[in-house]
Amino acid sequence: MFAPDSSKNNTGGLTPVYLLAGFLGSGKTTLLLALLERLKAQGRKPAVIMNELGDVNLERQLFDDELPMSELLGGCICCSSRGDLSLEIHGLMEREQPDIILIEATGAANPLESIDGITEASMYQKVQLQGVITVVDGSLLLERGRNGKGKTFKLLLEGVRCATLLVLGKGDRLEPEEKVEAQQLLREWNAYAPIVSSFRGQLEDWTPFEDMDNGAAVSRQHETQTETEGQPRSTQIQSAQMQSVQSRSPFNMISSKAGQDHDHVMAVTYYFEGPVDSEAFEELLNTLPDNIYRAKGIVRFGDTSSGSRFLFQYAYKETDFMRIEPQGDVHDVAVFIGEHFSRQELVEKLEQLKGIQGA
Ligand SMILES: Nc1nc2c(ncn2[C@@H]2O[C@H](COP(=O)(O)OP(=O)(O)OP(=O)(O)O)[C@@H](O)[C@H]2O)c(=O)[nH]1
Repeated sequence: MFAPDSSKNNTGGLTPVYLLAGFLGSGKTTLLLALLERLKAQGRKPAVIMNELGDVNLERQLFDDELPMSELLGGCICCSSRGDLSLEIHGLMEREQPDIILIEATGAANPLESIDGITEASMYQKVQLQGVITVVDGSLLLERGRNGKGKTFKLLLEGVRCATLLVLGKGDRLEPEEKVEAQQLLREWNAYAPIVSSFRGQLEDWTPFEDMDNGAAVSRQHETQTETEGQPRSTQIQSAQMQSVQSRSPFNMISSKAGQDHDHVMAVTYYFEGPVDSEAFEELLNTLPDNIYRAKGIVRFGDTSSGSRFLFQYAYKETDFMRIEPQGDVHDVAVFIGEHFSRQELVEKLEQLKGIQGA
């Protein structure tokens, strides 16, 4: 998938672009970091575009300072910043001349619309959409997949349908039989894309990435579906993706309603005025309502050694804290993402942290 020299792969000297899709908190950034390590070891020059629903890219801290990165904040590629994606690609190509571009969409993005943005860029830059890697949280897939309805289900389904490679993440949270069930469901939804399991970004099998060194997955998936001669290849990919969604999907309206499927998802960004008490903060996370399924941010704890700051992650009731030393001027801030939750109630709870001992 990631050929050491793009001039030698079948992109014909065009810079390959990969879209990382997958529902909120599924493990896209974790995989992206692992992919970047791999590319670094191969001596490649990647650039990254990150799209976040919140107003800040909290995960910038996790990436190498030297990595060329551009950020689309405060909305989805597929709606509010839709037109911006192709501009960002254009800008990165002009400034950095990367030999590969990885785009992480927000977990609430419609992949078809992101694909649209990439193909638009390929009209005026030498870039080519080379793959859509969809990361799936196994537990969420089973929970929502069995249920078979709802907007989250539709977003999940759409992400899976568009994929040229499916990464079944968080395998550690699945029983062996559940893993088989999840793989079967993925296969039902997408008959073509290779499926690999991952644990915290480490793939059980990296072969699909090697197999795809020459763009094989994309061509393999599409050569049977599109015979459109004389069109830019990226346009073929896009139309094939659309066709594949429409022809295999019992939910044809998904593609026609592109951009509307995640209107229910909302994000609240909160800036802390000072340190908070670690236990009270953990308690707040542990008691978040079910409809807030994702949160992340940078906090400072008043009851731990002075000046310690933590990047916290919360996804579907699991919480992680990582001690960090932010570079530059970074606020203490948290972003909460979910569906139809009360902004006011959440902010009130956060405000209450101010008065708690230890903070
Ligand atoms: N148990 C478990 N947790 C994981 C795994 N991979 C990632 N996580 C955790 O899941 C949370 C979300 O991971 P991210 O990589 O930030 O997910 P994301 O898809 O980029 O999230 P958004 O950008 O908010 O959509 C973090 O706390 C990760 O540490 C895994 O294989 N197993």
